[in-house]
Amino acid sequence: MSAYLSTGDDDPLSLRPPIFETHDERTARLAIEGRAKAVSDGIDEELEKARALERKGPKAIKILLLGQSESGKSTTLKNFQLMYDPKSFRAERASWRVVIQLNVVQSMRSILDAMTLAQKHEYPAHPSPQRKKGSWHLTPELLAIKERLLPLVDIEKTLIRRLTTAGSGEVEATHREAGPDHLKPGLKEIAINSAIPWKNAFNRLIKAEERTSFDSAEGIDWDDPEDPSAVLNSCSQDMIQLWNNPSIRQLLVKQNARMEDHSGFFLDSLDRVTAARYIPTDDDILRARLKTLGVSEHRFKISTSGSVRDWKVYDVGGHRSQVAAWAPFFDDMDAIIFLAPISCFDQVLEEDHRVNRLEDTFKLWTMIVSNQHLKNTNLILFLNKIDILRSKLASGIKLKDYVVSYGDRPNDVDSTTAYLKRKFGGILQEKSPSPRIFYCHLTTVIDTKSTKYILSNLKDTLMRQNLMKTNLIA
Ligand SMILES: Nc1nc2c(ncn2[C@@H]2O[C@H](COP(=O)(O)OP(=O)(O)OP(=O)(O)O)[C@@H](O)[C@H]2O)c(=O)[nH]1
Ligand SMILES: [Mg+2]
Repeated sequence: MSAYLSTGDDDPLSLRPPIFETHDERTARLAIEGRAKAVSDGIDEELEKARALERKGPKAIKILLLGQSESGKSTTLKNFQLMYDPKSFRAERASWRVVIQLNVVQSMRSILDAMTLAQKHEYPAHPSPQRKKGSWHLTPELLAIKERLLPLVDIEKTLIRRLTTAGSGEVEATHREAGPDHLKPGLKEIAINSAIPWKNAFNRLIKAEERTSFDSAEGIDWDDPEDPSAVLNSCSQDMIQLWNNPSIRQLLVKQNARMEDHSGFFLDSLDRVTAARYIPTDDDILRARLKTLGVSEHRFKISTSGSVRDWKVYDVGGHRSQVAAWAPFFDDMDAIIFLAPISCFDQVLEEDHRVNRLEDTFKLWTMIVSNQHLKNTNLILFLNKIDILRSKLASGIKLKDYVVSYGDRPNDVDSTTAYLKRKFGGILQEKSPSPRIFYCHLTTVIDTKSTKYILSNLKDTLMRQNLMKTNLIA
């Protein structure tokens, strides 16, 4: 910075000394200019010192979240936000309300599509004694409900439009299936570029004068004419009846559509989330599903034993098309949290139905642990979605049917997780360019309480390590 006005000829801003100037005037002018220059130089010096201090000072601790799509990266980030920036986490309720409404509508769409398939292919929706064994039909009552729920299709379009406008049109529509491949009814999954502050778009849902009370029910503009809550509310009883109908449940089982394992599952809370004045709870926000595109950086100020440090957490999109975008973020990370959603052992990738999701996770893990650029980075493995794993195993789905090497070991949570943990650990040991500690946790990241405990321990470990590193270097 230069506050001093130079008199050099080549400076277009230069001030020339007055032509007629007495000796005393000249002396006074030079004295003023001298003082101005001293002040200017002083400021320059201070700025340079501050810059140097910043360069030398403690660097932010950086965490990268990695894993395949739907592994729980963004949900882990939400836990960080809830712990270390709860105010802004809660300020986003109005935005998540829209996402949750879309999640509900899309789950219902899956059920309606399953019914359509049953109609087309005479899929079993209700055992009928009149028909030959194994042949079912949809009762007139169920068909009437289906008819009455047709407005949900329009609501879905409205919600998608609202979200895509908010995300500046950076939207990817992928297909999610509710049944077997050959009967696949396409469902659009919405992805928003996380670099775009899409949540701001929903601030118009919040009345300006109430911006300070984001956390209260009064924060949402209930009179918004575009808000689809009224339609959702009027469909509520039909949705509940459909979801709780035993024939429909059987139909979904028959079509291999375990709705409760789907991302953004709110069907067991329909009464609450379709209430006219519904406000998402913290848990709802953690359950809400919105696919990530791109990379976003989130900053936190985190303190441990009196000292405050800057943290940067990076959330990336895990869809296969996004994986190439991870590499530039490999340098300079203090830790990578790798999410392996092990409940997915019986599922295939949304983007490639020939690939088993657990196999894909092992491949990604191998790629990360063997990467030379990451050889000094702490790797923390989250074996995630343990709650879904538990209910799957309890329902009789067997790990050995998908992981042949599992053999005849017991099909319970303890044995399966111990086995998978050993497999991930073995890959680390074998493929890591240099020996390193295997940090591994069993997680259900929609459970804020247990996740908080794990993330606090992680914070302490990283702070301690970082301090030691800084002291060694100093
Ligand atoms: N039941 C259950 N659901 C989970 C768990 N972890 C994440 N989810 C849900 O799974 C869905 C996907 O999680 P995300 O955090 O969006 O996944 P992601 O890894 O960010 O996915 P991409 O953005 O596509 O890369 C969300 O609806 C979450 O609420 C878990 O441990 N248990
Ligand atoms: Mg995500």
